[in-house]
Amino acid sequence: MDAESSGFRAGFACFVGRPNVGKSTLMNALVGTKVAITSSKPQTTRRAIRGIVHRPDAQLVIVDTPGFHRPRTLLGERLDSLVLSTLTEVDVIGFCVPANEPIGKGDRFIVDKLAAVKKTPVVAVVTKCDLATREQVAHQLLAVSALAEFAEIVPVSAQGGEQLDVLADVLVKRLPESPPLYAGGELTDEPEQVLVAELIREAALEGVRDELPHSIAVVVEEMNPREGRDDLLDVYAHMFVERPSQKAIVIGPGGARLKDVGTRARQQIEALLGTRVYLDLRVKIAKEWQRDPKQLRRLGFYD
Ligand SMILES: Nc1nc2c(ncn2[C@@H]2O[C@H](COP(=O)(O)OP(=O)(O)OP(=O)(O)O)[C@@H](O)[C@H]2O)c(=O)[nH]1
Repeated sequence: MDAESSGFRAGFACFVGRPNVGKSTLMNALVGTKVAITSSKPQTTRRAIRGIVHRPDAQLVIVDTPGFHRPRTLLGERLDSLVLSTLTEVDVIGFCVPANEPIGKGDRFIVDKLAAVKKTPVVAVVTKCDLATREQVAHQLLAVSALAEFAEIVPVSAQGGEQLDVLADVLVKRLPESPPLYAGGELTDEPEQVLVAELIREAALEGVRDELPHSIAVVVEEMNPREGRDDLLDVYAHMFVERPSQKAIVIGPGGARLKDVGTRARQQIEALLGTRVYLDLRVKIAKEWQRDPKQLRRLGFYD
């Protein structure tokens, strides 16, 4: 029996929603391993990272997109066009709204954008249900159903692991019948170098405030096994900030902060790659990189 006639389904889903509503956490919980970075800072996610859910009956490839927001900078505009092109290419969209916050302008802004992507079914996902009472969840489900016509509405808690199977079923139902798109066991097709850069950025975001999170970009310049050793990987990375004052903050007194970021990032990279890592992390200034097309390209944000 081939995959067509066996009813196997495979395809793409993506989650959209305001910054910080739990999209990356949800994807990680569905995939079951850490592939997209999460943090309590809004707009952590900048790249479309795929996680793959393997089931006996289906393969669900999840594209993690940056949150929609009103573009203020060139980076913002580029992110928004990335989101729109992603939405037209997937088989189903998960629109995320947290259970514990009222629906606001930001959510409506996204619903309006989704209306333009008519072909793709939209499933509403009420996230973070562990942070709300049953009444609040019930109220939110009603409020969401009044927002627009959704294919279905599913309440979940990524952190509590609740209703994740139900959500996966609902998403899989919308995938076309198709043989698997990726080999079994693969969890993500993001190049390792990008994942490593994201882990460093995650460590750097810990404890920084205000506009600084948006000014930090990380590029892994080189990643090679140490010569003559098969148990040690040398990673050379640059962390970019926009101004000298920011450089001083991320380095910290006597380099203490940077050292701490390096240690935490190294532990995460070692856990991801299963090898010991030597991390060489340098801070550089890329003046106003968020507004400069040349710098954006260099940092991996393409048109
Ligand atoms: N209690 C609880 N917290 C959650 C849950 N899901 C996400 N969070 C927290 O919410 C914050 C934001 O989660 P992310 O997954 O980074 O959110 P995001 O929507 O991907 O954010 P952006 O990348 O900024 O768009 C993090 O601090 C998460 O730990 C959940 O189910 N329960």
